Amino acid sequence: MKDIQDIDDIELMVNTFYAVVREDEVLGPIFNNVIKDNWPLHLDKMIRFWQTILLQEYTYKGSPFHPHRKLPIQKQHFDRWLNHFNNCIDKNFKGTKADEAKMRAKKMAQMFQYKLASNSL
Ligand code: HEM
Repeated sequence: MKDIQDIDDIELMVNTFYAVVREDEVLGPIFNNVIKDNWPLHLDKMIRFWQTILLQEYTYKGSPFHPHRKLPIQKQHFDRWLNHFNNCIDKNFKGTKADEAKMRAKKMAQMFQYKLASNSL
């Protein structure tokens, strides 16, 4: 199994993950409620987000936390999100970038939960 190396790998990672998340009985409705039929736009944004983090190709500009501040999400949702994310990585990739992706996702999930709890923007 290979590591995450280029934009094709990022696309595979993001598309695989959100295909699972969209079908998840708990997380799916939360995403679909906001995104509705704008999935292509969301996927494109998430591909650029991970391209920026993992490949240092700076195609994402934005505020990652902002759209989450009013979502009905708590620890159990983030745990579920991370579980799917880690599974998708482990099924497709192995290596330092794959490890970094899992570590960064975990850190972001912790940061989002902290911000949600402290009610800050
Ligand atoms: C239960 C967990 C989560 C849920 C339900 C969730 C849901 C969402 C939703 C509904 C959007 C808005 C999409 C739109 O406006 O089109 C969004 C955007 C986004 N999410 Fe999440 N998310 C979760 C966790 C995470 C985590 C852990 C990360 C980071 C690794 C993340 C990164 C992002 C980014 C970067 C955006 C785009 C922000 C922008 O507009 O620039 N999300 N998410």
